[in-house]
Amino acid sequence: MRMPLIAGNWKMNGSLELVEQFGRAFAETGLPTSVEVALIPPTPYLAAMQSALAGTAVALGAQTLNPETKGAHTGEVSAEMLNEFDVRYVLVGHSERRSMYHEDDAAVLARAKAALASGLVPVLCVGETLEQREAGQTEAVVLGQVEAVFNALDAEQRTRMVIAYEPVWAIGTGRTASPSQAQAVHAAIRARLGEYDSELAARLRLLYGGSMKADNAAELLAESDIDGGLIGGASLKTNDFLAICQSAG
Ligand SMILES: O=C[C@H](O)COP(=O)(O)O
Repeated sequence: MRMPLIAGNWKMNGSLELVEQFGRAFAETGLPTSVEVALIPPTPYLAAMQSALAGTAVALGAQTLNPETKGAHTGEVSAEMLNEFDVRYVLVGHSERRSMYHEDDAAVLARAKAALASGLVPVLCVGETLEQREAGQTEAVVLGQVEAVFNALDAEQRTRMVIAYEPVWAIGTGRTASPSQAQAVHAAIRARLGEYDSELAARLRLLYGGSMKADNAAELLAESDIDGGLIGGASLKTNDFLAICQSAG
């Protein structure tokens, strides 16, 4: 019922050469038809990535957007600009944006709404820090981040979201949540979604992110409430990323 989504977030990494490499790799390698794949390069590479992925089934994603439509916002990019490059997904609330660029829940909500208004699919990233986990606050923090956005959306808008659970302590650290740790949080998110609407809970895709790699993807993806991955470091190597895509099929 839920098609897995494997999304590769390059963060501030990559090059035009790497874009070309990925284009060639996806043109040569068939993807399982039961998996949806997206690549999320830095903004300057969107046009090149759009060309490189032409003719493949791989979707394009963006790492951030500004909630305004245009104007004096030096360095920012609008939803409509992303649409000009056939972007489908856009990350909102990534922990790096929350912690380094001070994007609070209100800023995340504004971005999600701007994305939805333009037909983009927001991938809402949520997750607890190590301190919060050790203090027993994981569920409260994660569900609070979900509610900060979902409470302000209408029923139709909620159906167009994707959620990515990314424990902050597992991002880029090589320390992955165990499948059961990740599953427990995913199940809690899905149960909360069920309070809005049971059909929504059954249909919404919940991705896991945080040191997901070729050698641990299959066991994470085998969990019943993990519907894909948001991959950072391992999305920068064609073989690793393709292996993760294959393991989701
Ligand atoms: O957006 C991706 C996540 O932050 C995970 O990054 P990572 O796979 O390098 O830990």
